[in-house]
Amino acid sequence: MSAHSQPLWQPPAIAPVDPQIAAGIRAVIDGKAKPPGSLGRIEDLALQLGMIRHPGEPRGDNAVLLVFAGDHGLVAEGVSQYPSAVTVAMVMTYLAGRATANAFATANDIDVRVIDIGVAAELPVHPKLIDAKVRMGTANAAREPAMTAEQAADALSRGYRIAVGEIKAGADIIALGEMGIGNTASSALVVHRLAPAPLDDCIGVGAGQDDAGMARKRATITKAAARSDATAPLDVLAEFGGLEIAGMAGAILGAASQRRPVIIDGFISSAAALLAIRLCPAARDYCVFAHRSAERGHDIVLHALDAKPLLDLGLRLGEGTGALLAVPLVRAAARMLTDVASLDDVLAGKI
Ligand SMILES: Cc1cc2ncn([C@H]3O[C@H](COP(=O)(O)O)[C@@H](O)[C@H]3O)c2cc1C
Ligand SMILES: O=C(O)c1cccnc1
Repeated sequence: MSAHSQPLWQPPAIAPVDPQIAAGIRAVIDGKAKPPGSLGRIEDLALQLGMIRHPGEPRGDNAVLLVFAGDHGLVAEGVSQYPSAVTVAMVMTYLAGRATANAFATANDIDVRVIDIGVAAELPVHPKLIDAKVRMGTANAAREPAMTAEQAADALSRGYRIAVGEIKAGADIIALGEMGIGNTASSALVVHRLAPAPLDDCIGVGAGQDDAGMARKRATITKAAARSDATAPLDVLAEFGGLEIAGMAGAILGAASQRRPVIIDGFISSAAALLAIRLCPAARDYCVFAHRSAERGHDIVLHALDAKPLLDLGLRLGEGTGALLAVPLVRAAARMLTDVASLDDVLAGKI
């Protein structure tokens, strides 16, 4: 970079939560009309939400799922059991309201937005589709960088702006999801470099790979890793992708910048959280980890981020399905903090 050029991407100003307020909020939770500690991890969640919104109060009525969709050039090497055409087919299914993400969102009264950040096909104009396309899928990262540094910065900024826009329009909770055939391969590379962790430990079956497919996936990912020794977060993103991982990372930073909780889904969303937190460590305070995915490698990310997920249901779908299932817990924790009487008031007959 020359002395006069601007960096491609400036980390946004994100304030960590104030550790000084923790004891006060914990005392409020302990003083509620219940034995201290009797709500277990919901109390920890309420503390996190209270700290995020301080000096305001946590709210959970308006939750929005952002599903970032993008394609992966690595799919040409056979890393997935499925072709890239499934990405666009699933995007159309979200728009029709017929995917699992829609069912879980409807069951829990959560809005869904679908974002084309890099699907390798032209998509029709649709009222529920946000067009944020950076490029038509990534390049094949086994042979060349998945995207340019400018495109990586652009995808991050787009995700950031979308989350900020949703919060300015009234969202209290951002939940994250993704659709992108091949994205467990990119996520494995991102986690390998940013956790960091041995490459092989980060590779799992994704949407379902047989033994031959796993051998292909491992060989391809190993070839991609050998092509670049990048370890800086933005370089890792540009080298290995993907666009939806960048969009989710940007959205995490957007939610954190507005002091709103952001619910992280499974392996791929967690790879995005790892990226966001390596870019802006204070973003960690705003992340709620929804569930422990069955995908190999997820535990590595959770451990690297010192995260204890709320649920452990053996899910390995993505789309934000685990994040959607965690929204009622986040809402309940917020309500507990704002609505439950103190034991003192109960015993004094004030209720
Ligand atoms: C029909 C279908 C729906 C999905 N919804 C999410 N994924 C999940 O699988 C993909 C990642 O797995 P891999 O890296 O092995 O391709 C992502 O799109 C993820 O969201 C799906 C996968 C399929 C096949
Ligand atoms: O944990 C996930 O998000 C996941 C795992 C496998 C396939 N798709 C998504």
